[in-house]
Amino acid sequence: MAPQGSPAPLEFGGPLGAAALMLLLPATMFHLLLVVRSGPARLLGPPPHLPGLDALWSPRALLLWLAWLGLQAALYLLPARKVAEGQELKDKSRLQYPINGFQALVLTAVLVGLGVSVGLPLGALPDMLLPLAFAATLIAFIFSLLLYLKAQVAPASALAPGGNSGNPVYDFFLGRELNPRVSFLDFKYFCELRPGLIGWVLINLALLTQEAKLRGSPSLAMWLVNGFQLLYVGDALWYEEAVLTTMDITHDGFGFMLVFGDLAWVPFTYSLQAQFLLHHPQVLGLPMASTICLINAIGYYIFRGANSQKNTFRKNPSDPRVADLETISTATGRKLLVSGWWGMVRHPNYLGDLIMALAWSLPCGVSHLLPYFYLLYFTALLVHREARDERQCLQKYGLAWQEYCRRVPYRILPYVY
Ligand SMILES: NC(=O)C1=CN([C@@H]2O[C@H](COP(=O)(O)OP(=O)(O)OC[C@H]3O[C@@H](n4cnc5c(N)ncnc54)[C@H](OP(=O)(O)O)[C@@H]3O)[C@@H](O)[C@H]2O)C=CC1
Ligand SMILES: CC(C)=CCC[C@@H](C)[C@H]1CC=C2C3=C(CC[C@@]21C)[C@@]1(C)CC[C@H](O)C(C)(C)[C@@H]1CC3
Repeated sequence: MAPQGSPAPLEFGGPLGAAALMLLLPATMFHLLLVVRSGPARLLGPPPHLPGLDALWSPRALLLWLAWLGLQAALYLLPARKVAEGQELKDKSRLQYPINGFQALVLTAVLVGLGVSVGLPLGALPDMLLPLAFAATLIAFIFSLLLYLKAQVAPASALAPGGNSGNPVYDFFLGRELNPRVSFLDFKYFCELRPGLIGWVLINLALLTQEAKLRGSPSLAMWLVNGFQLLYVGDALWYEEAVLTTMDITHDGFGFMLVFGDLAWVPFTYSLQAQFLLHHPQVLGLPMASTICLINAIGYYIFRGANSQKNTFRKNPSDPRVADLETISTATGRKLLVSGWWGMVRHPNYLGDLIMALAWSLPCGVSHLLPYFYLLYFTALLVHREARDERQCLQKYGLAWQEYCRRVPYRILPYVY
């Protein structure tokens, strides 16, 4: 069943673009995993060798990944400190979501700590990254197919605005159903924040442990990368409720793009800097380390300040922390902020996120482009995401959005873009 009304415009280059991305994204991830451990570690060079199926396929890795998903699902289903309501849906209902992501992170840390104390070989994880990534990719394809089939029997009101073009390749990629769930387990919300994000910091920790084993102690660069990215993941889980207003949850269906992104791309490519440091140790002096910490702190300050300001305003515009900010009224009854962070550029949170991305790469030195892959990819992702969001806001707010763009002309970087 397709949603009623005019069909949504095709994104990501339509069915051809979707098919290309479905091949390109896993290929890029495996390329990165292979080159990062090679001597030259060239981002644009060929991988040292093409792995055979025996290097990729491992039943142990598949079982490990399924056990990880099972553990995170069990932690998700534990009693939560709060149950939050999502945005209003087409049928005027609101879904409920447990707020216990930070609790899941802490419990995972306790379980991993206990495991290590009884001999769990955490340092073996770096050698298993290739088969683990292969297992995650396989799971992503199968899971996306099940979600696609599930959407065939979903009511029209449960379908996403995009992802229902009638072209199976495009719809499989974008995702047909907006909030697929079984009982209280909301698959998209669960995958966006739990197995991939927590898996990312666990992989980082394993790389740090392995570096300590190889070289006597972890390097300062490895500590910085681990610390910065743990802060980022801890922040995402601490402010978990805020994800309910992102376009991934409110607009995009749950298809291969997000399933693969959440379960494979995030843990295996976002940990690239720590992987690089294990294979290519870097010496980092204290003055440089302090400068990098300052850059990360500035990025985090902007990212958190902008996100919290918007979330506070959306929850309660008369909250004293935002009540004095200047706003524009829109025909929908909602207002837009035109002062504070959101009066500087139209996406101050992206700016903060990009500054942090730079700080995560700098500990890896400047001899290689590879550790800057995240910064390059993330810039492209956010520029594209910003354009998608602008389109949606223009549709939602019309003239008021045009007025906002006139008053706040720059998108991400003041006076540049
Ligand atoms: N690490 C990663 O891989 C990724 C990180 N991110 C991060 O996720 C976070 C969320 O990003 P994202 O969901 O893209 O978008 P935003 O959090 O920027 O949300 C955009 C929405 O905010 C509202 N809005 C826009 N301008 C204003 C304004 N002036 N006043 C009030 N409300 C406004 C609009 O929704 P409405 O009016 O309906 O409320 C708009 O659709 C960001 O910090 C981003 O950096 C995102 C993608 C990937
Ligand atoms: C290239 C590719 C595979 C595309 C899929 C994109 C996804 C990897 C990202 C889309 C939006 C994301 C968000 C986060 C992680 C990456 C994905 C899933 C996020 C959970 C990271 C932590 C942040 O604090 C956040 C919660 C704001 C953020 C939400 C969006």
